[in-house]
Order: sequence, then C-alpha cells, then structure tokens
Amino acid sequence: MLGAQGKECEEKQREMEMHQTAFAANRDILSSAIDSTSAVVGSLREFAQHHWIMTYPETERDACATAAAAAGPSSSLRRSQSTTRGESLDDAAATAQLEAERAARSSSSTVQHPGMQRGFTCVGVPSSSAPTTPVRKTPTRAETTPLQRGESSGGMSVLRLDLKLGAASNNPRALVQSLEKSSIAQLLDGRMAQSQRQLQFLQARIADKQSKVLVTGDLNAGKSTFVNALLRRAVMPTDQQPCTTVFCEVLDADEANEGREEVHVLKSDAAQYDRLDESTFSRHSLQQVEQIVADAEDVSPENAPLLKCYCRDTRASQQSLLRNGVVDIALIDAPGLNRDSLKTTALFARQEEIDVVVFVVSAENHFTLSAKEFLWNASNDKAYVFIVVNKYDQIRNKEKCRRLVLEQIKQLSPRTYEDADELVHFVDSSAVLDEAAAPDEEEPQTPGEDTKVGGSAASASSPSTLSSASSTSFAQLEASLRDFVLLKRSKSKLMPAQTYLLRLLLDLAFVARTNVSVAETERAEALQKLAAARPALAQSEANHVKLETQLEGEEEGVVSGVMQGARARLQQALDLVGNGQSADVSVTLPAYPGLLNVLQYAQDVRQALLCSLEASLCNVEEAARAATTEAVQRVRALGETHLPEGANRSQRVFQPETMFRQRRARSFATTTTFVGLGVPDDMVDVKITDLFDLPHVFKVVAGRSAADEERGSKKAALEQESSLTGGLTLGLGAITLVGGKTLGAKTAIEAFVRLSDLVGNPTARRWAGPLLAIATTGLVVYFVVDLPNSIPRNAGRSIRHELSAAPMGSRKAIDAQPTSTTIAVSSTAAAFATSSSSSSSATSSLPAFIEYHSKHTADRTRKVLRLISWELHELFTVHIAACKAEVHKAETQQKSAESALSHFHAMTARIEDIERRVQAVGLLQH
Ligand SMILES: Nc1nc2c(ncn2[C@@H]2O[C@H](COP(=O)(O)OP(=O)(O)OP(=O)(O)O)[C@@H](O)[C@H]2O)c(=O)[nH]1
Repeated sequence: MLGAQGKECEEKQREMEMHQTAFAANRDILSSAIDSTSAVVGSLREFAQHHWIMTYPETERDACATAAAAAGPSSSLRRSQSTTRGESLDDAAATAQLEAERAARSSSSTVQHPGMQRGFTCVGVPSSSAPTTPVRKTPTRAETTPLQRGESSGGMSVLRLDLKLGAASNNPRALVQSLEKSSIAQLLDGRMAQSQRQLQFLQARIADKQSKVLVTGDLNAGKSTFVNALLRRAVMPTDQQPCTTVFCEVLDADEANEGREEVHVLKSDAAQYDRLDESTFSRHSLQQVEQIVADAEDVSPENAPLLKCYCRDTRASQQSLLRNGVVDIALIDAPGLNRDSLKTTALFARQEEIDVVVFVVSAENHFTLSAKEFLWNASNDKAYVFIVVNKYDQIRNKEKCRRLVLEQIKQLSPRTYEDADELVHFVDSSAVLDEAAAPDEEEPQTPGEDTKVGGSAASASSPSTLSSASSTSFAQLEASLRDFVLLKRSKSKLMPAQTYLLRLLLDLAFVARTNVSVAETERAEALQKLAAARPALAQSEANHVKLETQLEGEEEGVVSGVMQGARARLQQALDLVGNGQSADVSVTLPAYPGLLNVLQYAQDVRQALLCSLEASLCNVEEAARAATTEAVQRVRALGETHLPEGANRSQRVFQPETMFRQRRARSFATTTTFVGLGVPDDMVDVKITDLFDLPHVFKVVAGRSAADEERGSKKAALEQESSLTGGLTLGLGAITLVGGKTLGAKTAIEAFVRLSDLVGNPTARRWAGPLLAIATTGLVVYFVVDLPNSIPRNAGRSIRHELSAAPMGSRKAIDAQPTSTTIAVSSTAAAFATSSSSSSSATSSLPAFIEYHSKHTADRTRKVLRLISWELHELFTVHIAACKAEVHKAETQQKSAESALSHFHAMTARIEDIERRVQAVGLLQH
C-alpha cells in the first residue's frame, strides 16, 4: 500500500517537474515575444510620431455582422463575431485592461444572461476600400497563421479606439471619417502607449513566481471560513454578519517571511510595499487580524487597508496548498461581491493579476446577480473558474441543489462545467475547520473513497458520518485545487499574456495592412503627379530660356529702330531750323511787321523756330510710342505663346501716352520756356546776331566759310555768299576795319593791308570817298531790305549752333518716371531694365541735341519693353517655382510612402514571426 502510494507520489513529482520545465520554456517564449512586441509597438509609435500619420482602420457595424455571419467556427482567432457564451474561448481574454474598463462601466450589476452578447462594441471589417495584404507566394492554410491568413480583418480589439461620441457613436466609421487624421493618429498613439504598459505588466506577471489565488464570492458565502479550512486554522475572522472589508493576502511564512508569522498592514501606496522596509507597512500579530478587519468596517472602501498575512502550514507539502514546495501561493481573501459596488469594481480590476479564481457560493443561496456577472466575466478571462459550493451541510435535498447549481454553472462558465468533477466542489468548510480544531477525533477517510463529492454519501444523518464525508470532500477539493494551481499554472498564468499578445499582434497586423494600402495609394498618387509635374517643369524652364532670348532680340530691334528714326527726324528738323525754316508744318513763321517792330519780329521768329523744333520732337516721340505699342503687343504675344496653361497672366495695361508725359505737360504749360527741348531759358531771348550776324558775314568775306562754319551749315553759308556782290567787298572791308577790335586781329590786319593798298593808289584815292559812300549806303539798304529773310536765317543758325554745341547732359531733367497707375518701374524692374542696357550712348558725331533726344527716346522705349519683359520673367519665375514646389511635394510624398511601405512590410514580417512563436506556446489548444 505504502509502496503504491510512494510510486504515485514519485509519478506526481515527475509530472510536476515536467510541468515546471514546460512552464519555464513557455514563459521564456512569451517573455521574449512580449519584448519583441513591445519593440514593434515602440518603433511604430516612433515612426508615426516622426515620419507617418497613421491611418486607423475604419469600422462598420454592418460589415461586422456580415463578417460574423461569414465566419466559420474553425477560425479560432477570428474576432468580432457576435459572440455567445458558447464561443467564449474565441473571445476569451479580451484584454484585461479593456475588461476592467468595461467591468467598471457595467458594475451596476447588469443582469447577464446566457447567450448574451459580449460587452465589447462590435468592431467590423474594413470597408470595401479596405487594404489587402501585399502580394506574396501564397502558402497553404495549414502553413499559415491567422495573421497571415488575414483573419484579423474583423477589426480592432486591443487597439480599438473608444469612439463613442454623441450621435456619431452608432457609426464608428462615420466618426473616424469625421475626425482629423492626426487626431485619430493621436488617439491610436495613446492606445499603443497603453498597450506598452500592459505588456510591461504582463511581463512582470509571468516573471512573478508567485501564483495568486483569489477567493471571492457573495457576502457571507463562507469565503473566510474556506480560507481558514485550507490553512486548517482560523486565521481570517468569520462571522454570521458580513465582516470582511479588506483584501487579505495569505502567504507561506516559511517561504515568504523567513518563518515569522505576522500580519503586515500596508501603507496607502501598496505598490511600494517591501516586507524588509518597515516604513511601507505596520507589523501586527496574527491574532490581531480580527481587530484590524473590524476596525476597517468604518473606513471607506477605497481607503480600506491591504493585509499580508504570513502563516505557517505545518502539513506535508503533498497536502498543503500554501506550502506545496513548487510554487509560492498567495491566497487572497476578498470582501463579498455584493457588499458594495466599489468593492466589486476593485475586484474586477484585480482580476488581471489573479492566476486562479476560486469562487465561493453558498449552497443555500446559489448565484446572486453580482455573482453571475463576476463569474461570467471571470470565465471569459480565465476560461476556468474553481467553484466551491459551501455550506452544503445545510442542504436537505442535496441532489436537487447539486443539479440546480451545475445547471447554472453550465450557463455561466461552460468550460468549468465540462470539467465539473475537478472544478466544482460541494463542501462544508466549517466542519473541516472544526475537525482541525479537534485533532483527537477520528481520522478522515482517505481521499477517493467517496468519489462523488457532495454525493448521497454525504447526506448521511449521523454527525460522525457527516464530519467524515465533509473532510473527504474537502480533501478532494484540495487535491483538485493543488492540481489546478500547480499543474495548470501555465494556463492560468501564461494564457492571459498569450491571449493578449495574439490580439495585439492581430491589431498591429491589421494596422500595418491598412497603412500599407494607404501608402501604396499615396505612392501611386505621387508617381502620377510626378509623371505630369516633372515634364511640365522642364517645359516651363525651356520656354523661359527661349522667351528670354526672343525678348532680347525684340528689344534690341525695336530700340535701335526708334533711335535711328529719331536721329533722322531730328537731324532733318535741325537742318530746317538752321536755314530759318519751320521744322514742322504745324508751325509757321510770323510775318515781317516792318522795320519799326523788327525786334519783336526777331523774338517771334526765334520762338516759332523753337516751337517747330519741339513739334518735331513730339513727332519723334509719337513715332516711338507707336513703335513701342506694337512691340509691347508682340512681346505679350510671345509671352502668351510661351507661358504654360495655368500660369498667371499680366494684369497691367500699357498706356503709351505716359511714356513722355511729364515733358509734354510742361511744354504745354509754359510754351515759352521749351523745357521739353531741354534748352537753356536764355535761348528764347532775341540776340543782336539775329539782326546782324556780323561774325558770319566776316567769316564769309574772309573766305573761311567752308572750314569754319559749323557742321551742317555749309549749304546755307554758300547761299549767303552768292547773294553778296563784289562791290560790297570794299564796304565790308571798311566795316571790318571799324569792328576789327572785336572781329579778330588777323582779319583786321588783312583788311588794313587791303585798305593801305587802296590808299597808296592815286586813282583809288580819288574814287575812294564816293565809292565808300555808295557801298555804305548799299550795304545799309541791303541789310534793311533783307531783314525779313536774314532774321530767320540768323536766328535759325544761332539756334542750331547752340543746340549742336551745348552739353545736353547738363541740362534740366526733362522727364519723370511714369506714374504707378500705368506701368511703373519698380526698383527690381528698373535694376533689371538698366542692368543690361545697351550702350546706345556711345560717342557720336551727331549734334548734342539729336544725340540726347534720340537716346532719351530710345531709352524710354527700352524701359517699357524691359518692364514688360521683366513682368513676363516674373510670371515665369512664379510659375516655375510653383512647378518645383509641386514636384518637391510629390517627391516628399513618394519618399514618405516608400518609407512607410518598407516600415510596415518589415513590421508585418516581425509580427508574423512573433505570432508564430506565441502560437507555439500552445496553451490555447488545451
Ligand atoms: N454550516 C456552515 N456554516 C458555514 C460554512 N461556512 C461558513 N459558515 C458560516 O457562515 C458564516 C459566514 O462565514 P464567513 O466565512 O465569515 O463568510 P464570508 O463569506 O467570509 O463573509 P464576508 O467576508 O463578510 O462576506 C459564519 O458564521 C460561518 O461559520 C459551512 O460550510 N457550513
């Protein structure tokens, strides 16, 4: 008998060791998978923060329903079907965090009924535009994981955004679309940060060697009595009235506190607790537990203390749960579920750190509403719940009670029901405790003798039989609980991590696929834009260069034409004026008023000649205007030809009349000053030489006409010379003698020599007097008679002489810049216009007047054309800059999309690799 028992023990020991090894291996795989997943999430967040605005997969309820209908039961990880309790494992272990949130929301004890839908908002499949996975070699279904098969397309779970805002809450897709992409990305980032924290928590949880067993249930169900029964000593206070108000963690004193039995009451921040640091707790004896719990009655639930009770269990490790030699166990005695909602919520929140839930229900009351809700949630998270139906001794019709309880469990936790022999126990905890308190009494039967727990044997009426049956049932319960905690530890401790990881990986894969699709679309768009924008830019640049060359040619041609025309016209005008004729038909010379008004006549003649000269200048300007207007039209036509479609067009209006506006205005305002001609004011005044141009006469007489006359007056000089008779030569010689002082020494000496020759001749001496008188008279008569002709000639010659010799550059400014209402030359334009100005002012043999005005007129023309050209240049510059910006934008978009594609493809590969490793843990297949 003993040998058989020893063998059984050895086998159990071996099995335990195997489980330990498997557990360690699985834990290591999950731990590395958690690290890898956390790294994937971290790098995704980093990528999203700096390089890519994440797109959140849109969801749709209808699509969800369709997906649910289409989903086969075989797709074990297919999510988001409208789940019923019968599919609990598929949806089991939705993230502990989400569950806790949900639990908190639904803690108002909503009635859960069999077959009810899960509390999650149903997430749908992507819309028809939803992404597809990149094309690859298609492996067979057996070779693929759910991720590779795209079975995550049902929507998001762990990273699901809680988009329940106002009216849009019924349509998450509409809400997603209505929100800014960046806002969604921000929300998603928040979710990812949360998931990283959850991964950290899970990492800590699987690394924690301790297994936490939560004992919970309705008020007064006998939880504390059950914990005491497990310890075989009354550590936790029990009462017929609800009494447990605190969470009390019972630990093995030998393992966890160097054999010292005591109670630590944790300070407010439980997370800081360190049993070696007295500042984090207060120390008490085990006997004080009752008092501490009683004192906590008056404290608000959220401020109720947490207790750590270090107890010793002296039983053998094969019998003791607390001191089992394999795993450190922490038994947590919790307040009753229906005590208050805050406590219940606190329990829901603690679920995620609990490895095993032992649910104590009173056989007298069965399951209350809060018990049902808790059980339903707990079984979703843990799949299995250990149920203790306590106070079974109080039930008269035990079979009926057993049947009813099991039926309820079947609805609330099907997995538990399937394994009811191991997981559901009908016991009398108080009797076990009583027996432990009375060691002298009869030894309990060996476990296994009464295999049907709480069966008919237990209904025997004698006290001793009752006691024995209770002990047997309880011993069986303990054995099952030990197995459950120790052997199925992988499941209880690692499964939440595995489930969470798989769900998170599915979400990440879904996000990656969605963003791959978006990136592909964006890249295609960018390439399409580039295909159009790059040639457009090249074309614009080429057109620009071409236009610049053509404009330069056009400008040079027009300006040189204007200048040549101006020179010819002005030369002609100056010649006419120099001959005493009007240079323009619009101006006629005044009639001779007679000798008495000869001075006024001279004045009028001079003025008329200047007026005619100005009229000629106006004609020159008019011609320049016409030529400029035509050139402007040609330049605009060139611009129209070369400027691409879509480029702005010039809005300016060319007003030719403003080209020389200021000069014209001045001329008309003060017609006597001739500012427009740029002549000195005194040029208008009559000169004595207008009446008697003696220097000219002497020059003619002295035979120096051709050499000394100014340029262009040769013809006029010859005409004058032919009109004089030889007889007058003598008279002129005499007059020359008189005026020799002023006419030059050489001329005077020559005249004197001739006069001496005459005086030396006797005949000549005799005739000299009369002849001199006749000559003088003839000369006077001639001058008087010739005055109407000689005055215009003299004045014209004088004007021509002055305009040819005067330095025009030093004269008054005759023009002003055009006003801004027409074509104004901005500083840039002016700089542009003058920078390449041709050197038309090159030295010339032309009279200064002609040179100055022809150059000035040409300059005005050049300025206008430069302005128009500059404007076209600017329009091109703006257009080319816009083309470049468009190309740059498309290139940036392409780069960003390509970087996203490479990131999400790499991410998908990493996710698939992690998922393969996590699937290999194989907990879900059990
Ligand atoms: N007959 C019988 N009485 C029991 C059993 N278990 C507990 N009791 C009694 O039921 C009462 C409540 O027991 P507790 O252990 O305090 O119940 P509890 O669930 O811890 O109570 P709270 O923590 O206040 O919710 C006590 O008087 C116990 O003696 C049992 O199996 N049989």
